[in-house]
Amino acid sequence: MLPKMLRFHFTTLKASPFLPISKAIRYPTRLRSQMASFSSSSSSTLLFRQLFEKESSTYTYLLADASHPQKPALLIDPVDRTVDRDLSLIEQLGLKLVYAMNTHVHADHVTGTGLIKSKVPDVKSVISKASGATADLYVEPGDKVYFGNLFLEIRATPGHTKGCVTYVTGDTPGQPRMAFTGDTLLIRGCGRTDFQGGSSEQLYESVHSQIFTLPKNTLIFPAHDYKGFTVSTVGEEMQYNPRLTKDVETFKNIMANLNLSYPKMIDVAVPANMVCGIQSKTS
Ligand SMILES: N[C@@H](CCC(=O)N[C@@H](CSS)C(=O)NCC(=O)O)C(=O)O
Ligand SMILES: [Fe+2]
Repeated sequence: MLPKMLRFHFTTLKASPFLPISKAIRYPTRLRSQMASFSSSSSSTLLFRQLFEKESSTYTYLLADASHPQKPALLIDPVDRTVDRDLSLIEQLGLKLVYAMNTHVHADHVTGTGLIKSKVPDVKSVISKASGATADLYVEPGDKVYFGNLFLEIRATPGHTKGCVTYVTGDTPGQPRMAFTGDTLLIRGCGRTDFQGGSSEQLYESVHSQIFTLPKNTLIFPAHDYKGFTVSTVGEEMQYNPRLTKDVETFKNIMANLNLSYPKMIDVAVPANMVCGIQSKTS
């Protein structure tokens, strides 16, 4: 039997009907009308899955509004090698994939967004404007990406790369929020800052101002885990993260002495991910 918290994540979450809109994602006109057809209802049910790609230790997240008639869904940080697995799960669950999103331009694997678009042409790729990468839609801090009646709020969390963002679920009474932190905040760690416009000072500021200010029960879902963890919370990382609990100068010193080797795929992955993955048609 899984612990209560994990059982909870792999079932469904009830969401609030109230969806405050400050600044919606910048949809082209055609997309805006498509989104409008996702009618609002009195409550929404979030379907959530955490998927794993073992060669790069990457987590891909599937989220959908399961109570919406069209069951609109999105993927965060899909990997090219596991696109077929993810698309077949989406089909089995009867979901309509709307967005394939990245938290940043990955250096260790090729994103699945290009392949997904080849296989499901209606899907729109999403990345931050600050990343400088090409995608169908660009997000900026404060934007909200809607899928059905649910949404993800965009927080800018540069430092691992200059365009890193964290996607945060809406505030639902009685439910913890979920933060998809990419490589900015890993469980008991954080992303390296030695390439792609990285800055340890900026990463420290991003985590402290944009993630550690979320409620302490906010669930942390990173893009990678190398130690066998699956989920953490803001409160847990504020207490036990061995890097980010330190003062900024100590943190910068830790980051300057990680001595990690460059990701094996960096020379292939970064150019491919700057155009949101391999765009060629496949069967
Ligand atoms: N060995 C792997 C790359 C491992 C690595 O550098 N991971 C990155 C995230 S992917 S850009 C990282 O930030 N790690 C931080 C850490 O403390 O491990 C490979 O060759 O692909
Ligand atoms: Fe990364």
